[in-house]
Amino acid sequence: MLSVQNLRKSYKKNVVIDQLSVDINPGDIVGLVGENGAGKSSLLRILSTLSKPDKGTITWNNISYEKEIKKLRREIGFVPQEISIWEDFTVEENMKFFEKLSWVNRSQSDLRELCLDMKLSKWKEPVHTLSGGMKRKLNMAISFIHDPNLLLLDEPTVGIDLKSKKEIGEYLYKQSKEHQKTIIYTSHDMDEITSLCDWVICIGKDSFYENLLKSRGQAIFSI
Ligand SMILES: Nc1ncnc2c1ncn2[C@@H]1O[C@H](COP(=O)(O)OP(=O)(O)OP(=O)(O)O)[C@@H](O)[C@H]1O
Repeated sequence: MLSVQNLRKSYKKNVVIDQLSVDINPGDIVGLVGENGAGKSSLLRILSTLSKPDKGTITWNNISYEKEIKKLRREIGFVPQEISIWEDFTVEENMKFFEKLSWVNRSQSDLRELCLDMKLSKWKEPVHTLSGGMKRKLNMAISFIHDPNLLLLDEPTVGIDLKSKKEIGEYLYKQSKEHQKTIIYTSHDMDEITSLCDWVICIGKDSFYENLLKSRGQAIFSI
């Protein structure tokens, strides 16, 4: 379980997250929504250990964020908004390159299978020839090479076509329901959020998303 207690994050006088306490169970897919600048990426960066809160405590299966960062990082797969892959390498070369940088040894067939699970079949193609959706899938596959249990994704489906969105959604659903992975992801696409998420954290002062999701019968938690 991911347990967050009394979390606060500010940038100088700009308090972005205040007194956030929430528990997230294994196997849950949780949406994180709010207007631009509400604090979604700030929260994901804290949960991925890339940034520190001003105060509050976080534990993942009783592993402390304060004391056991190395252990935690083996558990976490963070997919940033920006795509960071080698454009001139093939999909295979990218996967092998990032496998070498990871803590785990994965065989070529394991790496290929991970891509195929996401319906990314273009193994030998240079990345610069791939569609935006394929690049997003590769960006995700690279973040999941070490088979993390807590998957954090910052707008993984932004700017891609409906088919790729659906395939990414199906992959995430399978990870949560068949493998009990805990997934938190941000999106501005409320159709995607309502169809995929078990429940949604609405962040920020603006209640637009909160009202919209309530009207669709979505379980929400507002902060
Ligand atoms: N490193 C930083 N230094 C100062 N202010 C920051 C920093 N990072 C974020 N902020 C500010 O914190 C607030 C929340 O930003 P954040 O990126 O977390 O929001 P967001 O909900 O992810 O927005 P978006 O939907 O546009 O991605 C914004 O006002 C932003 O300007």
